[in-house]
Amino acid sequence: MWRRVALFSPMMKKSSSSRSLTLNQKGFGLKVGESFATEIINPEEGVSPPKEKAPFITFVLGGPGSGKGTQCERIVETFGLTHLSAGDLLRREIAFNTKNGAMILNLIKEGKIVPSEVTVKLIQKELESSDSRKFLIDGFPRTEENRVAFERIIRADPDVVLFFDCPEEEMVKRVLNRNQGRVDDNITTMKKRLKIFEALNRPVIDYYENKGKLYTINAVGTVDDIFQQVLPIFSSFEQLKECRHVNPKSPLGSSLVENSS
Ligand SMILES: Nc1ncnc2c1ncn2[C@@H]1O[C@H](COP(=O)(O)OP(=O)(O)OP(=O)(O)O)[C@@H](O)[C@H]1O
Ligand SMILES: Nc1ccn([C@H]2C[C@H](O)[C@@H](COP(=O)(O)O)O2)c(=O)n1
Ligand SMILES: [Mg+2]
Repeated sequence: MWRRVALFSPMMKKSSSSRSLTLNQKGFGLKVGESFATEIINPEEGVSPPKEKAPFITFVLGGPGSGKGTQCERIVETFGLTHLSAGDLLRREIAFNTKNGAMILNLIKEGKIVPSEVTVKLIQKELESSDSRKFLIDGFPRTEENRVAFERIIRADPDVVLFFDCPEEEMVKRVLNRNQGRVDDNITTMKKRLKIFEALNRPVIDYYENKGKLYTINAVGTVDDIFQQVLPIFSSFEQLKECRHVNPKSPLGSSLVENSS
């Protein structure tokens, strides 16, 4: 685990990456001169500080009911990423009746997309208040506008983009059987959500495919079958091997190093 240490001097050379500056210092609530590092560093001794690592970010995409939330739970259990569901953050605004709550409710009932500024600010708050260094951002970006707003406000790019590819009739079946009391789990809203997914989310999927960041997963089958496709994607990233939440039942089991610090 990364330890927070105070640097001896705030004169320490800043990383040239705006991504790591934004997220490590402002984003993670660090004061000037504070950073993530593995040891105490005295720049006056001429030792160059270790390069700051930006947090590991995964975007989780897929149509309504494709199983994003379900697979995120499995990923969290196995790899210890912090799960941020854009839909859950928006529903929390409705539940707490915040100034945007009524507007969000109306859009969600219609299967429409909430203005990016609102959603990205909610995600930003979560990123900034978390001590985690690895995030699963579920149901985001839903549109090109979402994607561009994230880049502008958070100044970060995802390391991995998962796309759960599921046929429409399967998604409809799952949503209508979900039984969680969601206002958008009805056939009328579902039809609108599917149209919006095709029109607005596809371009985002294509964008990450062209960037070589997209991992497409066949989202038909049992939850376990689908997770078997997800496992090797995350297993290949060094940053995720230091896992704090090892699930003893996980297929990776003890091959993940439990973090004791
Ligand atoms: N592989 C699967 N087979 C059958 N049912 C599944 C599978 N994965 C998830 N489900 C069920 O389908 C429903 C939708 O799954 P989930 O909530 O994970 O989808 P989602 O992609 O997060 O949807 P949304 O975008 O609407 O939030 C849930 O009731 C879930 O239990
Ligand atoms: N980036 C996002 C994510 C979600 N919403 C709205 C519109 C969705 O239909 C609804 C539910 O999201 P889900 O739980 O299915 O991920 O929330 C949005 O406007 N922008
Ligand atoms: Mg979901």
